[in-house]
Formats: sequence, C-alpha cells, structure tokens
Amino acid sequence: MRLTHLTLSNVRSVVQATLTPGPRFNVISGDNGAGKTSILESLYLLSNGKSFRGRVGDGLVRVNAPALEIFARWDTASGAQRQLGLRHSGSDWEGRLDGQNCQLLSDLCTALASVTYEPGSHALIDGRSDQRRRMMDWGLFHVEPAFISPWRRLARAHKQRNALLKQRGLSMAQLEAWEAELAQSGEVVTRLRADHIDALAPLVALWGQRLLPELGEAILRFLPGWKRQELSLADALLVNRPRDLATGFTTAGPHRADWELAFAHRAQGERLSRGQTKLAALAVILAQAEHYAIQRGEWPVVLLDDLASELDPQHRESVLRALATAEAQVFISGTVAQDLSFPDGLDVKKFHVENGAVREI
Ligand SMILES: Nc1ncnc2c1ncn2[C@@H]1O[C@H](COP(=O)(O)OP(=O)(O)OP(=O)(O)O)[C@@H](O)[C@H]1O
Repeated sequence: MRLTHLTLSNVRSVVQATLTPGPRFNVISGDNGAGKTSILESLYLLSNGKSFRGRVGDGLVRVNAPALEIFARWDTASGAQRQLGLRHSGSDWEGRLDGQNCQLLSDLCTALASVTYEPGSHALIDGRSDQRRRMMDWGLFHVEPAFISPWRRLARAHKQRNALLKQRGLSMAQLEAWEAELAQSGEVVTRLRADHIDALAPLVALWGQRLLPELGEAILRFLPGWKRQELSLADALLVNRPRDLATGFTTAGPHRADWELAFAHRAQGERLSRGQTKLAALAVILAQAEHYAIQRGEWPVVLLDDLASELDPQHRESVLRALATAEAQVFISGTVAQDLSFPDGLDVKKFHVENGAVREI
C-alpha cells in the first residue's frame, strides 16, 4: 500500500494540510508542538477509527471547528487506486470508501492497513496484556478470515457468562449453555492465536537480530490465558466455576491471552532499558508488518512517531538500515534536532511542519 495523497483539515492545530507522499520514506520534521504527530494520527485514524492518543472526541478535532476531515488516496500492489474520506465531529462520523458511503467504521478502517510505533508503544513490552492482545488480534483480523466469527462469538459468550455470574439465583442451565459456547469459540480463537504467534516468532527473531543483536535471539511465546497444557477450556471453566461465582467474573480464559518476549542474553526478570524496550516493541511491530506483507502480498503503511528519541546514533542507524530492507512505505516524524541519516540511494521525501502548516523540503 502506498499513499499518494493525504489532506487533513481541523486535526488538532492543523487547519488544513496536504501532502503528496513519496513511495518509500517520508520524514516529517518540525519543532515540538508543530503538528507532526497530528499527521500520523490522521493516518492512524483512517485505519483504526480512533487515534493512538485516545478517541476522536478527546481533543483530536481542532478547538472551535465542527469536525475534522481526512482524505487519503493510495495504490495497492494489484494496481488498484483506492480512496477514503472521513469526517468526524467527535461523536458523529461520515465516511466514504472508493466513492461509496460506509455504514460501519470497522469496514472503513480495514481498507487501509497500517502499523504504528508511537511513544506509548513500549507498553507492548512492559505494559498490560490488553495492548498485546489487541496487537495479536489485529494481525489475525487482517490475515485470517476464519478468526472474526469465533472472536465475536467468544466476546459475546464471555460477556454473557460474566453477567450471569453476577446474578443472584442464576439459572445453571443458562450458565452451562454460555460456558459451552465460550469453550467452543474460545478453543478456536486460541488455536488461531497460537498459530499466529508461531508464525510471527521467526520474524520477531529476525527483526530482533537487526535492531538489538546484543541481546541475543528474541524468543516470542504465546500465553493462552489458562493452563491449556493441563485442561481444555471447558474443563478450566468448570474447575474455576466456584471461584468465578464468588468473584463475579471469569478469572481464566482466552480473554486473558497474552504473549511474552524473552531474549537469549537476558536473564528472566531482568528489565530492559527504555531504549531497548522501544527497540523490542519496534521489532515486534515490524515483524507483524512483514507477516502481513507475506500473507497479503503488500506491506501495510508503517507509521513511526518520534522514532529517534531515546535511541543512540548507532541504534538509530540500525533501525534505518533495517527499514531500508523492507518494501514498506514509511512515515517517520521527529524534531529537526533528531537528524536521521539514511543509507545512500534510498528514496526519502522530507516535509517540514510549522504551526500546523506542511511544506515539502
Ligand atoms: N484540539 C486542538 N485544537 C487546537 N490545537 C490543538 C488541539 N489539540 C492539540 N493542539 C495543539 O496542536 C499542536 C500539535 O501537536 P502535535 O502533537 O501534533 O505536535 P508534534 O509536532 O508532534 O509535537 P512533539 O514533537 O512535541 O511531539 C500542539 O501545539 C497542541 O497544543
């Protein structure tokens, strides 16, 4: 996927800006508060329906403006030209995909695939499991059509079981029926997640080797959310039922699935530095982008916000060298001070943002 045009209006401090991105690297520089992140957020919004800094209603629309508007056009690997427009007021939205009105934001958002590294992405390594689960499920949504239906059934069954667990005088027959549905859909979701992590593992090892060779082999491991080696999900739900009835929620199951990343040269429990955590998260994100490319025949757009901060010159260089090997279109934002030296011969287009206005340099 290669964006050929982007216009944004009323996104944070940006009144209106238009970019004609290059096919490979697009560097967006400017001082703090200039509006660089707002450009990447706009692209993120088109492929996720929200910003990585929160919901649209939480300050993405420019103060005193009725709504933000974003329009993007891109080329696909098969030679098609696609376009997407979104107007969002923070509560209501209207979207058009390839000239047709869109009823569901999720339909709109699956068209343009992107992966994003932003300053909060370190949480993939050192944060709560929900971010890692979301990342794992993003991959499956995009590459595994068989995932969506059991994932929806699982979410519903989980919600229903939790509601029943909180009820006084609950119907055991109902509880058993929802447990059966949860167990059935949960086993399918878990098998697909486990396969997905197995497929990602060698790519994570590869990107780990490129970005953090000093830590030794990066080892990715799936954690199913219950003792899957010992018990089927149906049995785990049954065994945990007394505890779940006491607590009023499902304590173990696929809703607690996770993954963990270890490094051969790091003892278990030894914390990574901030820079290493950032590079480890980047390795996982780029591995997922490459997995998408292998499965779908084209790379998602890669968005890297504030890439260079906290990285020493040597690691900055290894990131850029590694990115040069990927066929992706990449957007990198950073302050002017964070000079990025790209390997020779790379196609790099540069933009400068000042007070919300973008110009090509
Ligand atoms: N809803 C809004 N309306 C108007 N201006 C806003 C709104 N929300 C944020 N801003 C302003 O928009 C500017 C752009 O912020 P943005 O995060 O895009 O800058 P940046 O160039 O990425 O900065 P940094 O390098 O510090 O990360 C900031 O000055 C901020 O105060």
